[in-house]
Amino acid sequence: MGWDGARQGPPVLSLKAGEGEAARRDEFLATLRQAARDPGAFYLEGHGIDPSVIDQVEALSRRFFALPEDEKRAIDMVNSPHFHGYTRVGAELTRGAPDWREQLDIGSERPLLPQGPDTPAWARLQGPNQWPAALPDLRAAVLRLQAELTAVALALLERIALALGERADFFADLYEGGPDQLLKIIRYPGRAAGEGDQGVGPHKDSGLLTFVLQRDRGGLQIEREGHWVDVPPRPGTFAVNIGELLELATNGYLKATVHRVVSPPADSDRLSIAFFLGARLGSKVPLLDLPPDLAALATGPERDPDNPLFLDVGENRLKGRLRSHPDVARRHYADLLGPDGPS
Ligand SMILES: O=C(O)CCC(=O)C(=O)O
Ligand SMILES: [Fe+2]
Repeated sequence: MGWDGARQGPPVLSLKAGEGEAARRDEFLATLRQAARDPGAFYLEGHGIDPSVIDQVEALSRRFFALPEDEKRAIDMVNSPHFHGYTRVGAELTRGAPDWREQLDIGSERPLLPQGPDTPAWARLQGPNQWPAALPDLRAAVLRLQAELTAVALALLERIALALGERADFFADLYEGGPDQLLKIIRYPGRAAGEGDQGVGPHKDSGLLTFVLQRDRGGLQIEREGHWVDVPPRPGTFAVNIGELLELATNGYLKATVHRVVSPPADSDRLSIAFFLGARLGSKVPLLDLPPDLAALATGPERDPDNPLFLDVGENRLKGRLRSHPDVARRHYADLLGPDGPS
């Protein structure tokens, strides 16, 4: 049976329900499998992250976006071959069209990887973050939230493996030694009617799982059967969606969720925190051996000539970043670009 919730929004799952006695756990796994396949998005509660950890990052995010433009531009993403740092409104593209949001991308805080003539280009993605000098508290607060979200997302990934008939540690090679992850704090400025409404255009996320923390203002929508379904804020939960690496690993049994954000009205804005669980750069996406009833529904990942998918995690990640941030691509990856920019 498919999902029939277009009116009330995506289902709500509690991570705690996956822990209890066997019958309850099996029921949770069945619900999780269903929600992850259709609609490919759900609210997650019972995750155990203290609201004060999120509140603190939210308050600091507000202060970050209120800084003078030159302080934000001092840590512009264009400085960073790792695609870490600040993106001003309109500088990011989704399917070639500018997104109306400003954001700070904070990746895994790791040292540079050694570079040599045979080093793959994706190795340049790893490296330190850029932090705003005027807000020294941001670093510890964000890194704490990032670490807690990583733990929750990995716990959920283990449940997804179980729900698909594999061992809980099926994906371990993708995260042992530290998965690749990214936390973005984002502000969507309001826009008047007629000004356009692309907060962020329709897209799939390139990783395994995405968690979106929304507060009071909605705007996030998922696509289902050609219609946009609202995913309004729901206190105490994250909105979870499925990324392209899970579409690949399940041979399309799960589909990466197409989603977008509609700009808020003029004289308002919307703040969100998005967390992307990716896989370790240098790993390869493993293919699940699905039980026959599920395998019959796995019709292959979607083939999109504008968005080819690669089993090689680093290559997949770099492709997405180059397309979204052409200014960073030109500055730091000119050696990879054809005459028309990233392909
Ligand atoms: O801000 C949101 O609600 C979602 C953001 C998003 O989809 C993204 O950054 O990939
Ligand atoms: Fe997204």
